[in-house]
Amino acid sequence: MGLWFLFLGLCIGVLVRCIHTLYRNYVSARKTGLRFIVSPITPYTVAWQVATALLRPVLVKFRWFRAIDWTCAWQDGNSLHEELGSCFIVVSPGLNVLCSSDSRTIVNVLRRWREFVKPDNVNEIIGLFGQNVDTSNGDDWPRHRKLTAPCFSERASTSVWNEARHQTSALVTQWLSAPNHKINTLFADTGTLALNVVSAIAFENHQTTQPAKGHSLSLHDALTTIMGSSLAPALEALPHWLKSEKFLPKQVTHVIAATGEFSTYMDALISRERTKPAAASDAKLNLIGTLIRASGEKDGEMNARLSDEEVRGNVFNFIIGGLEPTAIALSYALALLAVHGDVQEWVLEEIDEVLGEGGDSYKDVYPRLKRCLAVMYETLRLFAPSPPPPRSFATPSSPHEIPTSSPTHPSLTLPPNTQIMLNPWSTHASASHFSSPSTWDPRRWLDASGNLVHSAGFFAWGSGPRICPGMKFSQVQFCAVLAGVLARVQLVVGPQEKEGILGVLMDSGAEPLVLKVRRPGELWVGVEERVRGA
Ligand code: HEM
Repeated sequence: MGLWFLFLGLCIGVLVRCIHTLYRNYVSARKTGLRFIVSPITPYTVAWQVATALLRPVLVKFRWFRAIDWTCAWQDGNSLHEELGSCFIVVSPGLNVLCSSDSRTIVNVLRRWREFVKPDNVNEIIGLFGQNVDTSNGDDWPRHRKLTAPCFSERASTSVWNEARHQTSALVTQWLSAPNHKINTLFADTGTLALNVVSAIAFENHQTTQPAKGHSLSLHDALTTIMGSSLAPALEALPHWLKSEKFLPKQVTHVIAATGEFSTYMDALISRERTKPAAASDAKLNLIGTLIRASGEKDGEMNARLSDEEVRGNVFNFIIGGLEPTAIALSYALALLAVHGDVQEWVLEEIDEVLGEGGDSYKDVYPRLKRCLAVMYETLRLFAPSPPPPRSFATPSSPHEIPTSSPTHPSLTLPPNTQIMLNPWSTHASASHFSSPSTWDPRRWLDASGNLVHSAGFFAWGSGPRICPGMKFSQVQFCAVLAGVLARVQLVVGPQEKEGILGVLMDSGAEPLVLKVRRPGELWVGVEERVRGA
């Protein structure tokens, strides 16, 4: 009986505390003058994750959930912001979240990287193998950014181009031998292609689909298992003895095994690179070698070394950063081109002209593939794979002032302990930045002279000092693959199948991290060999 009273007392205590902090957060949200909605659960906590896993079908009916949940935020486009304003607040017991689709606010917050930092309660998977450029903040961030910069040189872009062209040629040959010339493996195939490209660059290892000696999983399987599970960071924190327990469910032990396998692959590669002669020329260095070489250099002003763990963390980040978004963007683009035959012809005109002149080098061909790049921009506008960049205050206890584009609220004072969710999915779907925003039309990205136009409302690669360092990488890879595919095959879907394909594309979700279609196997596309000169 006594224990029950104690338990009841505890529950009442927690409830009273929750109501008190909720009220306090509500009062501070009201003072901003912004519209707000109230969430009974604190976002980005374990309670939020558990509730999402168990009660998703019920929770999606509530606006407070839809505002924070990435899948809902993508599905809603600009509609919630149209209703509540380009900035609004989700009030919860643990913290307030400012949701913003305001381009001025987004640019300003992303520029002030010392004040608005990446919170460690979101995207935990990115730091799974060690601190890296994406997860670091404060003085650590410039060190990581500087030491990883040589990985994104023009030499690296040339390697990406060559490897992507090579891999695409093999992929198209495989597609052309598919029964009835129809494939439903777009997402899987572009994923494997991107992994092969990134492994060739990162590890000089073209064979990623077979387990290496002493491994039970291939690098490909280890990575895709880790990337497909939101549990990986929590499982990594388990004590060692528990990880090997037989009673754990099979899916759990598989994720634990994949994490261990990936670490072992990385450690072997790092020690191989560390023992390579220092005289190895820069041209021969792979990504790990480049990182090790850069981090070994002396720097007068700051400690410029990356530890082995940080090298591992950065390599993992480059792989998931490099692999998934680029592959996903390609799959969406190829499916959309199959549906929009007229756009495919428009892009092909360019490819025929550029490749028809005989060259195939990065330097000669890539800069001229403007229409291919326009396809990438337009696909990322509507299907940007990266989730909304989150930010929190470096000094949580003080208020912060930020500008907005609203004539009635040109500047906002955010109360202490506010987290920020910048929502480019909403900006990308806003009629104030893009005419007919729901129409997929790559032509909008080129001006009359065929040059790429820039939009103040486009943030697929982020913005400011922490803008994606792999942007050029992904553009080069995207254009190399697109040109390689369309030069050899025509992507076709019958008139009756178009709605079905668009339905599959619109049934996408960002769980656990990046946006992708939920039913990739239903994406059937015809691949017909092009007859040259036809
Ligand atoms: C279509 C492809 C890609 C998209 C849409 C994309 C998107 C993004 C976005 C939106 C950010 C900013 C996140 C934030 O500010 O919180 C980012 C950062 C980052 N991306 Fe990418 N990315 C792509 C490709 C790549 C590639 C190919 C690599 C590496 C090989 C890469 C590595 C990184 C890294 C290291 C960061 C963190 C930068 C920092 O915090 O300083 N990304 N990316």
